[in-house]
Amino acid sequence: MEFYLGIHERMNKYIAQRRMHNSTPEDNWNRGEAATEISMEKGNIKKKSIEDIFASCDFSSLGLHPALCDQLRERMGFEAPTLIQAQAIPVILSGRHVCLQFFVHVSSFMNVLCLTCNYRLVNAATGTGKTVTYLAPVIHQLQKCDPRIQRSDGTFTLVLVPTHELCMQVYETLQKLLHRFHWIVPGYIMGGENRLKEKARLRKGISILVATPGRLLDHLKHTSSFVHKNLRSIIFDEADRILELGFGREIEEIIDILGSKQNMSESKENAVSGATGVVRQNLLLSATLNEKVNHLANISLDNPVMIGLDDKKMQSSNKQVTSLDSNEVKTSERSVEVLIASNGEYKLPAQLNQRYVKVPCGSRLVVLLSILKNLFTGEASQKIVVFFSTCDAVDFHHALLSRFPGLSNLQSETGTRELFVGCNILKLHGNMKHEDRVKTFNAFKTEKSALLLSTDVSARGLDFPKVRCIIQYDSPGEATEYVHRVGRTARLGERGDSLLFLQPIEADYLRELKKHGVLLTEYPLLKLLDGFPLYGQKYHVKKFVSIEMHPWVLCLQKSLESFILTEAMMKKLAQNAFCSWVRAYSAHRGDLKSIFMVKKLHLGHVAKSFALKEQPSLVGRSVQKKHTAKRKGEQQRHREGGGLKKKRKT
Ligand SMILES: Nc1ncnc2c1ncn2[C@@H]1O[C@H](COP(=O)(O)OP(=O)(O)OP(=O)(O)O)[C@@H](O)[C@H]1O
Repeated sequence: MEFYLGIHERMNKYIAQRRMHNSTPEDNWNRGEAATEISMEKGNIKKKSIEDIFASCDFSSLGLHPALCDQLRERMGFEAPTLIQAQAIPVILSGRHVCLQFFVHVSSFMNVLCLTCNYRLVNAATGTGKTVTYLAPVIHQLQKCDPRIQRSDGTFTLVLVPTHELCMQVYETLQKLLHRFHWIVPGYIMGGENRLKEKARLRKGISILVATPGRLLDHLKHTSSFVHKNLRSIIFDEADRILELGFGREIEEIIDILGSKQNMSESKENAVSGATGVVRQNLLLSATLNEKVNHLANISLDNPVMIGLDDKKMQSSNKQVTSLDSNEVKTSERSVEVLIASNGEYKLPAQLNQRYVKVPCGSRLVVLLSILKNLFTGEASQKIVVFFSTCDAVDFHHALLSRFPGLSNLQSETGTRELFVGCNILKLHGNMKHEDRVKTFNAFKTEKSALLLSTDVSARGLDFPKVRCIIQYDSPGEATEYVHRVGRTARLGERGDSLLFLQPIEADYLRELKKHGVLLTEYPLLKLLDGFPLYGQKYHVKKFVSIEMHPWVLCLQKSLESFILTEAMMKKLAQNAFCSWVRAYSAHRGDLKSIFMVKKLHLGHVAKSFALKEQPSLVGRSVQKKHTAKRKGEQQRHREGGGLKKKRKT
């Protein structure tokens, strides 16, 4: 069956067909949206044709150096560029400043087509190869320099990313792309790494440097041997996320030190031979447009080509912001117009099967565990990501899933002390030690089967291969965040499922998603619960039984609560998680406040969802105090260490 062929096989087949029909490189601009829908044997899943992902030309027809094209094809297995690559690479090669907004809705996209810049533009969905889109042209330009660039020339290109994980990921792609260009040296610097080792690497020279903003600024200020006088381009990847995480001040200082778009003289004067006369080219990639991103674009880009948005609107909203370093992410009316005017729709992979499950608050934990058990029983080897709203929630659920043996009756049936959800369980969040984050990141990349529990630190840009299912246990907030999270599966034509947990009181969130063309079908929860054996038998529950009163739910809940009581450490984790969950719930912004209303929550039921029996107010008060003290202590330590303050931990 075609669906089960690997993406590269399907792509090669498609390209061969296109070649037989003698298609020209220009065809990819003109191809209609005629997606072939392939009916699936199982579940009638409709799959978007690879025509909507890949262009029908070669990388070489985009103007890239033959050795780079060979590298893309032979070492990386990329037979053809994706649509976004085919459309953006020639623009970037032209040397213009570029602002690339992804997930734009169709009507913005149509606006862009009307612009006078003569570029046909594309709406880039998640997982469509944006990293190669900006790295390949950069490498092409650097390999052209004659004489060759040398390490002593320092850094030519800077890629700024929001998180450690994205830093490592971009660096890995860079390493692969540079395989045939040994004289162009890739490198990375990021928070948590050894500063002295980084200094040594910078002293030797790094041609293309991937960095997180805080650590980059640190080296710009304190590493005198860091040569950046030849800098040609700055790339802001996931710019909106960088600013959301509170790096606005660092970005402004970085631009001040390195010179913005207007300040080209230094680059020109000091350019190495062969690079003379080359002006700065900055690129900005962002999923959303709020005032801060507009401002960043304004100070870092010069007459940019806008890919995926209407630049007139963007310029008009530029005027409203004076600083990137404000805690509040304001979205001006004009920016909103850019993003969601005309009931704009987000572009999601067509082969992504999106569902929601409506669960009463007190039964959430039981339902999560039941769904995970069902998924891993059905297919032992698979990768699943579950998103939570806070680091504490990740810690609690990770500890619980790593220890909870399940119902004692079930154990005696098998005679073994297995875990309730038997799989490799990993966790990732911003409060973990850097080394542990790196370990998890690499493990989840390479494992064939694993369950990753994570905050939104994994939501953006991370490319974990073969993730089968995304579960949003805590709701994402903005619809864009929903799109980012589900974007970790169904990448580049692969199959994928997503499941969104909602409480009945939050059902209006579906309407919010619908506004953006995101439609979900309901998950058959009762059917799943009825399927669980209890005391060795299958329950046939009458239809009118509610989720809360379902015998399986009652039994598993009781078992979970007893388990938490027996382990003091688990109880503490549950209490911390409860408190931070309520805080996160009350932090929803704007329109979402009317959907996720803290005052509508029954805190006793929230406590149940952390397997707690105690009165939530008592739990909340005692733990909240400790939390405040802990947070103050952390902030103090950051200040003393000269580290970054006010950064959001995700
Ligand atoms: N032309 C291509 N052919 C085949 N695979 C490709 C091609 N370009 C990129 N890829 C692969 O596609 C995957 C997704 O790429 P990448 O992570 O850059 O996507 P993205 O659009 O930045 O994702 P996100 O929207 O999540 O940030 C990666 O595994 C990458 O190696």
